[in-house]
Amino acid sequence: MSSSDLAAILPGVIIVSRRSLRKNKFVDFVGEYHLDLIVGYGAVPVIVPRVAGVHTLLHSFEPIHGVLLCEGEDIDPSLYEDEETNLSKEELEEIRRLHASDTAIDKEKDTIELALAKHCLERNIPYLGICRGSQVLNVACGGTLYQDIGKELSKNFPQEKKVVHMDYDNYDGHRHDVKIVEDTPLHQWFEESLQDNMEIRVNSYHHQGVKRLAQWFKPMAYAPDGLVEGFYDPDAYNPEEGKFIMGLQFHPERMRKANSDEFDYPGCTAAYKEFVKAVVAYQKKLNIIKRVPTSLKLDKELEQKRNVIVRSFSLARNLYEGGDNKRQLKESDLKPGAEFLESNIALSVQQENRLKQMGATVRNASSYMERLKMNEEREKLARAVMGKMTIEQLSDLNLFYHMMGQISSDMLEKKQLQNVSAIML
Ligand SMILES: N[C@@H](CCC(=O)NCCCC(=O)O)C(=O)O
Repeated sequence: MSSSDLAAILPGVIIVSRRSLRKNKFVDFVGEYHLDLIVGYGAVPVIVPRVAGVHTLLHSFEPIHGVLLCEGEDIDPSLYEDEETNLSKEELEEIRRLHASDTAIDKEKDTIELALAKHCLERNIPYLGICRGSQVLNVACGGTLYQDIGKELSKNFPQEKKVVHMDYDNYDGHRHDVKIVEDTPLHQWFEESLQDNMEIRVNSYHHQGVKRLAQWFKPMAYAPDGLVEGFYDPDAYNPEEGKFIMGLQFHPERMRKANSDEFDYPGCTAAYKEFVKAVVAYQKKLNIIKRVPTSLKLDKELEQKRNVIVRSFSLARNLYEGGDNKRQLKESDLKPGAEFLESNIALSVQQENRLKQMGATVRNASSYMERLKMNEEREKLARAVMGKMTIEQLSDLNLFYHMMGQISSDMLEKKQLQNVSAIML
């Protein structure tokens, strides 16, 4: 097999770059350890540059088989805080002085990464968030962050109880304890290194962290000050089946012995290994689903029907765009398209708008417009009601729909796979 064949079959993992200043100009970068591990376990890292406007082009990176988000600046607090911060002006200034490179917010990166995280959650695409990537995941699901751990979480702790989460004087050498939660993937990965106290020592390069963990996540590890150091979605965890949604506040890819590439623990690479396993399985599922239409053989009668509907849509689109005016159109030419539309109920507002743009509503426009209006009114009503709900109520609702989305996409997948098996038999 040639290397170009291999490239065509390997799954793609999206990673967003970070902007940095080098010799008076901006450059984009991604830490090499992440890239090495992704390639090493059998996927291809696809770097999305954080240049202005890229968030509008994310569909061009499809098919996306996995998303790995890693380090970066602080997330814009307006994306998770709906109240004014309790921090004083002086405290905020001190935070900016202490953590200058983190506090320079990058709104473009925020937009790109939140869009990618939500995309993964909606489509069950494997997601691994390291450090900032875990913070992005929590915010995407309605969780919140400490704007500064030192000023908010550990402010009132006695000195000996404070955990150092950022040590600029011993940047890569610094470690602190974390307690691993039983029966979680982290427990499984680090099992052979764990003593009775269930602790390992992890690195730490952050001054923010999870404040309120989004409801559908389960914590996997805690620092001694109570900070959540790892979490995952237990309903979306099964690497063999392409399911993996996880955030780690520490950097297992970087936990290596001084001046060596040797990892601190054998479990350090497991997050990447299992993530890529899920990515590979996800790609397989996607390919099976994509193959269904091509393996479906339409009989002659169905094929004729399909052609009539396609022609009807094409005539309607032409009419709408003002082209092909010379020809006299008959209503019967447009009827099959309109009937097809009517029989396909429950279109979303966006889908309906799109079809409207295509001129597919030429016939029976009034009933169609009524439906469109009703959907718009429903959306308006839902927005008004939800606007009055508390954060907790919205989180509950979000959790409920996430669960329903998960169940329906599992069922859909099962049925599609059953269809494939039926066709192949
Ligand atoms: N700004 C956030 C996230 C910090 C982060 O991603 N750190 C990773 C390592 C950065 C590096 O070594 O360059 C926070 O401070 O919490």
